[in-house]
Amino acid sequence: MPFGQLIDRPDILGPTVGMNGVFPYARPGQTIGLLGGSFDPAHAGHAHITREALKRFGLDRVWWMVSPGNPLKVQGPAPLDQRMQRAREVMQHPRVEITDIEAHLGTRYTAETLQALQMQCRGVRFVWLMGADNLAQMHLWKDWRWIMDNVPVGVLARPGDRISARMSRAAKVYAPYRIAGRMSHVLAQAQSPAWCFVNVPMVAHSSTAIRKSGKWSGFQTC
Ligand SMILES: Nc1ncnc2c1ncn2[C@@H]1O[C@H](COP(=O)(O)OP(=O)(O)OP(=O)(O)O)[C@@H](O)[C@H]1O
Ligand SMILES: O=C(O)c1ccc[n+]([C@@H]2O[C@H](COP(=O)([O-])O)[C@@H](O)[C@H]2O)c1
Repeated sequence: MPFGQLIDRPDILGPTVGMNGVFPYARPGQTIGLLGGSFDPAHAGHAHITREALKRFGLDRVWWMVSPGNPLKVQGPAPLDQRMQRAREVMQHPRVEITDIEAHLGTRYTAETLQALQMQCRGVRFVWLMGADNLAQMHLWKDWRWIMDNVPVGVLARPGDRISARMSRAAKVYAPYRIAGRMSHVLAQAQSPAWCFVNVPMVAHSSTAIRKSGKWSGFQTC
């Protein structure tokens, strides 16, 4: 039975257990923010934007999607199980799930992941979440216009990246569809294309800095 038919059946899934442990539990009508990332390693900045996204975009839940590997990054990340474990330690919140959905779906590109989730979780409203640095690069992603055209996108301020994000190709092309920050709570219910940049208080942590400091033993080269 596909996941889309199961999400209505908490008697089968249980309140928090997803199908085969792949998907967390979700109900039609719920709004779920998806924070994709390498999380190599997860840090307080990820936890901070997740709490802000829950509040500012009025989301029911957020699923972290710990990526098998960013298709644009040449260097491979630390093993997925180590990054998952660290993510679980860093983010403990009753409305946030830590997932490795893409490893199970066999998808790497965000557009493919979102298409699969929309097909399999019918009735669930997904919002793609990202920091300002990712908006600045989004026009390099595979089928980035499909993402903008089909999934509401919530962008959160990040130190040093607010200007590049606002000047980015994606921001310019989709300028007519931008929702003002003060209206951020409507994003999840908005008809795509719709995106919103929120100027939340910023936390300067980054995985790169942690890796450089040598404090992440999961780090490997390939
Ligand atoms: N401090 C932060 N403030 C705002 N957004 C952040 C912050 N850290 C990470 N993000 C966002 O979280 C998502 C996942 O980030 P990622 O796992 O790549 O961490 P990172 O710190 O950006 O890693 P790296 O330094 O290796 O690029 C991305 O959308 C990124 O923009
Ligand atoms: O789909 C793409 O082409 C694409 C290119 C670069 C990054 N992404 C996604 O963007 C998210 C953030 O990636 P990262 O490595 O910066 O944490 C993560 O979910 C990646 O899979 C997606």
